Amino acid sequence: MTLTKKIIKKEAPKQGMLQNVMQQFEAAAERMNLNPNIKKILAVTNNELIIHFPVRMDNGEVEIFKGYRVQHNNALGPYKGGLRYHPTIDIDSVKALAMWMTWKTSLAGLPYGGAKGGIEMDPKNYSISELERITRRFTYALGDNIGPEHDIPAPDVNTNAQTMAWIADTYMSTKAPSERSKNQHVVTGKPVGSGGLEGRDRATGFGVFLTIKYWSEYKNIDLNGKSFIVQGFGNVGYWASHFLQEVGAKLVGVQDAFGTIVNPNGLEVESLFNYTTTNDGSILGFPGSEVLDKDLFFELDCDICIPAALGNQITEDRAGKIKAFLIAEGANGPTTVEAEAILKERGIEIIPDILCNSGGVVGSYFEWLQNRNGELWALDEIMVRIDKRIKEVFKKVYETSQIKDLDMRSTAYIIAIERIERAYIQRGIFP
Ligand SMILES: NC(=O)C1=CN([C@@H]2O[C@H](COP(=O)(O)OP(=O)(O)OC[C@H]3O[C@@H](n4cnc5c(N)ncnc54)[C@H](OP(=O)(O)O)[C@@H]3O)[C@@H](O)[C@H]2O)C=CC1
Ligand SMILES: O=C(O)CCC(=O)C(=O)O
Repeated sequence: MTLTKKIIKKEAPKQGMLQNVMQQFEAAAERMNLNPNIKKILAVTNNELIIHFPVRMDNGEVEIFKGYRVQHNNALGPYKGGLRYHPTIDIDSVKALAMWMTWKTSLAGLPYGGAKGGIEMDPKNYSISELERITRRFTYALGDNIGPEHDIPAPDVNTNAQTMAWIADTYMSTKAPSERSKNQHVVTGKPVGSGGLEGRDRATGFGVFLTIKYWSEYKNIDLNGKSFIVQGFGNVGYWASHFLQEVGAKLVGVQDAFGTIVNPNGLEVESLFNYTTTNDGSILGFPGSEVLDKDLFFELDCDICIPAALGNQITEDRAGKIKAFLIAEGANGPTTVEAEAILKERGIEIIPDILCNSGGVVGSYFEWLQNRNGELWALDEIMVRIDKRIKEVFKKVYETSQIKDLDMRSTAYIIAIERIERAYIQRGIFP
């Protein structure tokens, strides 16, 4: 089979995420009557770092890479947020993603601010040893712009536990021997065995599932037998599908960077996952499935739609054709502001990204605590703790949205921003 992944990846939109998050922020600020001075602070990023760094490739040539780290706000604690390796990364998209992290950590009640970063590249074009050297050189170039009590990266698109292990190892090696082990929590999402948390791998997808479960409970909807589609079958998309299938929901369509497959009778999640591991990561050709034109993905007949890939996927033209009654945003920024207005009009509800995918950063917080306190937590205990936190935050957002007669995104923004506003005011900076 010929795999045409790169062509599709190049089509992934990269413009507009910053406008999107800014419009969401402006609308929330106006609605909550945000202190104008605090609004000025939150409308901009604290620090933006762009680094060009050289790496020797396997063939002996040197290639220059462009890396980013944007620190949006740290009023509530150290900067926190993932690292993305992707060809569509640019400064504006990283700024947007950093801003979303600030709202997400605040909403989840964590002692963190927001940041994001990454490298502009397609990791599929590099060998494992090249990826290791690229990651280590990037970490070295970042230097003390990251740190366990200052700015703590984590996995995002095309980065994983291995990437985090290389970062931790490189960062720790720059410290005096007696200080090294105190710096393990410079990143979260590490492999279990190198300071990683049992369950961090599934934490984001688990959180996506939990928010769908709690939403369904409020609506008296039984998830057993409900159909769902997932865009992106990576860390978030796979684990969300895994937990939904466990309660009897049926995966009927999947899209990854290679293309789209469907089966109205259901695609078995574990078999599909195992298939991708033997098929260059691609879902195409999965037995029993049919290939669908990628532009028709969001029009598929289903009850729940889970975007779990890149930003700006649910656009104005797609919003009018969506059949699902619920959109659960596993990805960051998958729905444009214009599309959201159409969905609202059509009565399609959205569990917003800063709530829906917050299980990941909640898991990261537990890993950070585990490292800081020299503890080792068991998987069962961790899953219960993530569930408890997501349940509390979901309840707060959902019930407040009912009282205020607002959608969940606007409500989540107001709760998140109010917490930051309160912190600034308590410090006496802004009367
Ligand atoms: N990892 C985490 O803990 C968290 C992630 N998120 C967000 O979730 C989303 C997914 O992240 P994650 O699962 O970690 O990333 P992964 O790299 O594990 O998976 C990304 C998935 O998206 C697919 N994809 C990439 N480009 C396209 C495209 N143009 N069309 C359709 N599918 C595409 C990839 O396909 P292929 O495999 O073929 O490349 C892959 O299946 C991102 O928006 C991320 O910011 C949010 C919170 C936490
Ligand atoms: O786990 C984390 O620190 C952040 C993960 C992330 O990048 C996100 O939630 O978007």
